[in-house]
Amino acid sequence: MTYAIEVSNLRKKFNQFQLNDISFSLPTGTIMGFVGENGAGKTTTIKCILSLLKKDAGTIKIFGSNIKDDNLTIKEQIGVVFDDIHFPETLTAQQINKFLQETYVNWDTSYYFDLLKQLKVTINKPIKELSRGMKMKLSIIIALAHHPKLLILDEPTSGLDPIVRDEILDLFLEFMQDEKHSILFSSHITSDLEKIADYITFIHEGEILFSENKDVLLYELGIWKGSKEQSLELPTNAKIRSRESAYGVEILVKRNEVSSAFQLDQPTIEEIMLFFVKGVRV
Ligand SMILES: Nc1ncnc2c1ncn2[C@@H]1O[C@H](COP(=O)(O)OP(=O)(O)OP(=O)(O)O)[C@@H](O)[C@H]1O
Repeated sequence: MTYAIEVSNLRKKFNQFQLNDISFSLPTGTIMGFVGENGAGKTTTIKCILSLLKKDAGTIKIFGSNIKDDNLTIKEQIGVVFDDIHFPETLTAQQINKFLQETYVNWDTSYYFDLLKQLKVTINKPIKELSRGMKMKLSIIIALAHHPKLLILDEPTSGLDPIVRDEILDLFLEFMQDEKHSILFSSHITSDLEKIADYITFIHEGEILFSENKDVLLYELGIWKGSKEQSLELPTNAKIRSRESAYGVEILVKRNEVSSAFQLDQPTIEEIMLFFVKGVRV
């Protein structure tokens, strides 16, 4: 298997916060959802991956090579989207084209204008007059128009309505038609990740709690609900995390360790996250 991104034992310390030995890998040809609460360390990790922040320790490889500030060949192959557009607000989409033509070797003007048309983004209004949805669409189109192999997206769908989010997710799926393409996608909107992600990496207080294939997570885990007394009948090695509920307890379990006599519900990514953050180890 080849990897678009390999992060090993990454550390970055601020006064009040640190990334603590972060490790995960994004296989080529897949989409990874990077989830965690506000302040968990998603943006800091992404900035370290992109060398926008200097790491304290660890290694980061992109397409198998260490990325350095001057490594333009690698940077040309990455499309980046942060949750806000980083262009002067007085520019129009049309003017941005002129500027980016000069910046990227592979900039594709006709693809850029095709995408703007496809997503109905106004080309002759200054950015400051565009809605949040339009600005995000423009950011994503800019990231795509130089034909990157890897997209790194920090909250690309936050604050957008379901229709715009759906259009954007479709665009990502279109990008993934090429099997050499990969996406790292940070989001709070776990339903978006459930739709498109192949892997889920969950960061909590600067530590990775799990980085796992989404189907393995969703189909190999189950939620058991019942009273505390009944829960004692569950095999100990099946139990992962437990939470008290209005009706007794809810326990996140490994399905293959539990007999079919126990009724289990299918968890969502959000429920799994809540078990890890709010639940206790059992
Ligand atoms: N330059 C900085 N100096 C000091 N602390 C910082 C700096 N950048 C981020 N932090 C702190 O690091 C922690 C993690 O922030 P980060 O932006 O990585 O989280 P996040 O998971 O992306 O959160 P959100 O979902 O809210 O965007 C926060 O407590 C933040 O205040």
